[in-house]
Amino acid sequence: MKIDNVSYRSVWVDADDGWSVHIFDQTRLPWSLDILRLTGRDQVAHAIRTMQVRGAPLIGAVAAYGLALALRHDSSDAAMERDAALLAATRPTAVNLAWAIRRMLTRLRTTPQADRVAAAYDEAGRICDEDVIQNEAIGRQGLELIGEIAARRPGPVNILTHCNAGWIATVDWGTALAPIYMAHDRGIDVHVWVDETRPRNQGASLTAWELGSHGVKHTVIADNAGGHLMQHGQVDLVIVGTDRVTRTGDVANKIGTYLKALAARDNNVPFWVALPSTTIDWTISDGVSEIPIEERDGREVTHIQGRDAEGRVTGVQLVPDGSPAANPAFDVTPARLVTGLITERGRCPATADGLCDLFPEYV
Ligand SMILES: CSC[C@H]1O[C@H](OP(=O)(O)O)[C@H](O)[C@@H]1O
Repeated sequence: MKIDNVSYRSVWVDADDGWSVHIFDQTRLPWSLDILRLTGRDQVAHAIRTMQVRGAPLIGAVAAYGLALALRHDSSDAAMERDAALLAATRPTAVNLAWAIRRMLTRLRTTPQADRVAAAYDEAGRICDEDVIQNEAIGRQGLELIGEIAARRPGPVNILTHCNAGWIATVDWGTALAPIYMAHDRGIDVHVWVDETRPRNQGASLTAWELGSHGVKHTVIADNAGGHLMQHGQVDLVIVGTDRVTRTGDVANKIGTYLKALAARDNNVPFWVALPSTTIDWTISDGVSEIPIEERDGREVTHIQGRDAEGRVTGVQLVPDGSPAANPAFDVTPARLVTGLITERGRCPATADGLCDLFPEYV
């Protein structure tokens, strides 16, 4: 995606040294565009844990490069297994992380030790290239959906999205936002309701930044406003991303997604989920009982970061001293509340048969 007319991916290998890895520090957006140079396993693990880098497909890709960086230090079997396990454990919900590490190990376990570093960079690069191709395809599949709505009547297609599933959450294009970018670029009048997405505010700080940078009309709203807008006919479509989809179509996504799906169902608003097939967990069927939900530090709820009148980025406390906070970072939307899934191979119902029709080789 372009920033000030310069094309970027969200992760890349340094062109000069050929081995260090660059990411954007997403905890600094939208106030500053800081590029972090990652040079080792622990720095990558820290970046994922603290959400300097986040988004299901992107943390998988960055963890893959994290293993390549670790192998530069020690490419022995024992070190490789240890470092892979450490990286895979940095965040539990997004299946892309475990998938990427598993894919790396599948290649590296049969690679001679002397060739492992080169093979790891090659495999991590393939993971990145495939993510870009898949997300662009998701964009085209979702574009049809938006076009169908646009053809029905004049005026903007009003789309609500939750959290950030844009290009900064993936290697490029994004998932939920990819169709929106493509619709905008093709002249379709789209407007996006951007859920702020408490407590980390990925919507307010990242989705709004992305859409504004691309010139897409959008309005930031409190998370609690979506149902009201749907009741008053101001939402034509909900598109969200996801961190893990079960083989039966249950969807884990940022906390609050389930509540949006309930409101959408109650108001007959189509609720679509955009995902690459790398986000499907074919080993589980019941999302509510089987998907691990990350519990993050309560400080993310009790405190918030923003820019003050003098332009300084600072944090403030929102709750009384001593008030405990709970912070589940994801929830699961049962497939029955999902209108359909937008994947790189097409759209399908959120059902086992729907996924099987698109991805028969996985079942
Ligand atoms: C394209 S995946 C985006 C997905 O990841 C986000 O989680 P987090 O910000 O905690 O990494 C959120 O659930 C998004 O829908």
